[in-house]
Amino acid sequence: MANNIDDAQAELDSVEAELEVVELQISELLEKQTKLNSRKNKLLKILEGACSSAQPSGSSKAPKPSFSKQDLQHYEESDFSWSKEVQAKLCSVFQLSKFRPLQQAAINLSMSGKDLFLVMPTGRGKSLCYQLPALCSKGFTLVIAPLVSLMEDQLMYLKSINVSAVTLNASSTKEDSKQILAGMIDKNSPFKLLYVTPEKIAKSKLLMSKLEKAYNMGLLARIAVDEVHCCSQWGHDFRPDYKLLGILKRQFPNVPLVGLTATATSNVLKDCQKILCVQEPITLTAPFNRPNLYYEVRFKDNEDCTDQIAALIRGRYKNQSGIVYVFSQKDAEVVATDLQKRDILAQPYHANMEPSDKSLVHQRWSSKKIQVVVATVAFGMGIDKADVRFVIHHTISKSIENYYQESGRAGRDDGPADCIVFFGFMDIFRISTMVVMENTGQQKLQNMVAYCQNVDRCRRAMMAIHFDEVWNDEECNQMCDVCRHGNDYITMDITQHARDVVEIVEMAASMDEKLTPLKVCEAWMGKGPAKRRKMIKVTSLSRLEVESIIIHLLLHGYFSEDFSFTPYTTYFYLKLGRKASLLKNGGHSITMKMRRRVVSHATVKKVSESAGEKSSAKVEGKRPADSDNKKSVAKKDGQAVDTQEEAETALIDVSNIERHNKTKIYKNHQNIEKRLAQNHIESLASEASEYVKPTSVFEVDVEVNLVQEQNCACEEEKGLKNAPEQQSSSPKRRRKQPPTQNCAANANQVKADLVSTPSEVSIISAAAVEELHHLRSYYSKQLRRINYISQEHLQSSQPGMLTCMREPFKSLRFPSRTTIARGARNLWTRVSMRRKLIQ
Ligand SMILES: Nc1ncnc2c1ncn2[C@H]1C[C@H](O)[C@@H](COP(=O)(O)OP(=O)(O)OP(=O)(O)O)O1
Repeated sequence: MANNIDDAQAELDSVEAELEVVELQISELLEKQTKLNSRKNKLLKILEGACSSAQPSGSSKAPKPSFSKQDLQHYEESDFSWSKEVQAKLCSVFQLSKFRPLQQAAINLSMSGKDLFLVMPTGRGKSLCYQLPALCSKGFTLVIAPLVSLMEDQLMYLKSINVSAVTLNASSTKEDSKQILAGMIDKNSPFKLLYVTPEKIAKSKLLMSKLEKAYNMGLLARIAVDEVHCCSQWGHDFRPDYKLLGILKRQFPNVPLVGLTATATSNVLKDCQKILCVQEPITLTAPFNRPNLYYEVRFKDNEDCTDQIAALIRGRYKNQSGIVYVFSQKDAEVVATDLQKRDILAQPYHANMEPSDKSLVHQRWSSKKIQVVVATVAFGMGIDKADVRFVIHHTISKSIENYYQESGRAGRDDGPADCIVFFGFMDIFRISTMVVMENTGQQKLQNMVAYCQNVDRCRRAMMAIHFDEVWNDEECNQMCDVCRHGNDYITMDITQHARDVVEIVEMAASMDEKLTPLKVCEAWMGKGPAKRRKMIKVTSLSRLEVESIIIHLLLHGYFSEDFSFTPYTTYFYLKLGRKASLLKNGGHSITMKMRRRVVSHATVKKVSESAGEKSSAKVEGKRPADSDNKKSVAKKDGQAVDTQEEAETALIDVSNIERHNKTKIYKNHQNIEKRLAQNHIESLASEASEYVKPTSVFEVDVEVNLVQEQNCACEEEKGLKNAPEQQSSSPKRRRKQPPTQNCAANANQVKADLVSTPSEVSIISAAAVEELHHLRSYYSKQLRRINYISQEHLQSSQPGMLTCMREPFKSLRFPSRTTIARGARNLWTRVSMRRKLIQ
């Protein structure tokens, strides 16, 4: 009877293990499907692009291409009845000599009465596309804009060029409102542009009734909806009142509508089309690329970030205007003060300042009385200073759309300008908790983080993908750090590191403990409570490498976010992601692109000496997303480095990772050899005493480790032949891996050496490997719990499983009906059965 139960239990375990393998395979296939789908979409886009390189994309109803390349050419011409007047006013009123790309087509389309969505990078001149038609039409143009400050800026500008424009908003006086409402139905049109907020349209019945009258009199010439992406919840600045603007097209169907935005994906535009009740708008999309902007991402070291920014402002950007974007109002105050202390004319700008103070800062900056505005995102729409030479992000933006728009305030005069973002590990989680309530907040932030973490694609290409554009990296013209420092990348296998760090989070979870990303970093690097330290595999990677790997795992689903709310704050913890279980599969691997640099011999020597290396390192890489970080190098080297850009780079010692991998493999080999000497059930008891030593808690599966590590060793042997660690291998290890043989020959050698061990057949039976994996995972988890609970108890106990574990075992969760002795016996029976089966 007892045997039957044991057999049934053993079979159940086996079935469960097999099911787990199937699930892993399904996850892998799903992952592959996602990759293939994404590739397919890219290829389709390339093909579409080849068929029509023209920018316009017609109606959102895809099958009906309502606007062809020929149509675009037609509207680019200047032989319309209004063309002369348009050209004349362009010169005389706006004092511009020629149109920028797509401006003329947009104006002609609008003058022809077509509904239009105009997607044009920030600063490229969208406003002209409704202001100029307004001057050439009877009646007035209704402009809906999201911010009063933005309207006021526009009014100031229009006043300066003698264009009559007015605004109706909450702060308009009764007298002004009365005059404006009367003017709307005056045939002589005392103003050409009427700016209102969406709230005014939603709330003022009087305004709607006047619009109705004006429409009937033919005086409502067109409707311009500025920042049209605010209609859509998928846009980055959703404004609920924009949702109500559909009333305009429903009430005034014959009035052409132009929606303007700098950043809208096709999905956002489709949403806007629906919300605004526009039947078949023509969408003109100017290439998003701003060739004069140089994009760069630097790794942020909190301690000297402000120093670096100050150095740039006083050096590269001396006497030039710029913006430093920060995360919070407090940061704006602090960073501005810090810059002032370094003799930089900087002032803060944020939403919590008095309107008069804000205007003053804006004015002083526009007139070059101050050099830098240190601002939150409140300093945004309507900022139209042409000669901004740099936009530095002290903290990453919360989305690529935001970043594109904020950085796009640089170089509006088409002159060269820099957009630099400082990418900080902890900033990711600050922002993540800030956007936790937004539906798509996490996804958008992840895209931004991916943009920063990326080191193998042109930064413009990353943005282009985001905005549905097809982009050829070569067109970047080395105007981003990735393209400029190209060909310096190395693909690293970080699988074992991933396993180690995932195990930390898993172990914490098994003890009902949650870890913040910072705690995970610290734990992995051997900091934190002594109890925990003893139980984890401490990494020898640098802080930058650790952070990079954690970010990579988060972006790729091995970790995910776990928010916890208190009345005062939101905490971000790391938990295992949907792909974490894939790491249990021996065949699963994770690679990560890192930048490497072949540096001068002198630099190599410095770095390797300081790292305690006796051999000469071959390559030095740097943390992804890291560009010139002088201090990091200085820290690593323990000495100053010269100012050359190459030497400024914060280097990540790629060989360090390789070295770390190899050291681990070597250690595991020693463990395996130790295990092979044990061939009896008693060994389990002694093994249990080993488990109290934190380093050996994962060693239940003799066979699995052996197979994997032997294979790994082959790879190692092949790829890292000359590495110093190999020379220091123990004689035993050399015996197992004759240096002259290739991987297959090694496998045979392993077979010959270990012919009586189960490992050779484990190679053949993937299911067996998986089953043992499963066993290992279950028992090692339990053993870790034992280890944790019984720390103090064990110190005073004799080694030996039963003596030292009796007490702590009581609180453990074993499968039902399992006693301590049976648990141990089951484990060993299964391992022995496997051996027999194999032999
Ligand atoms: N054809 C042109 N030639 C030269 N300068 C132009 C032309 N058209 C517009 N500009 C200038 C005027 C402004 O100083 C600047 C930006 O114009 P503007 O209409 O404010 O941009 P925009 O509306 O696309 O930016 P934003 O998205 O920030 O609102 O470009």
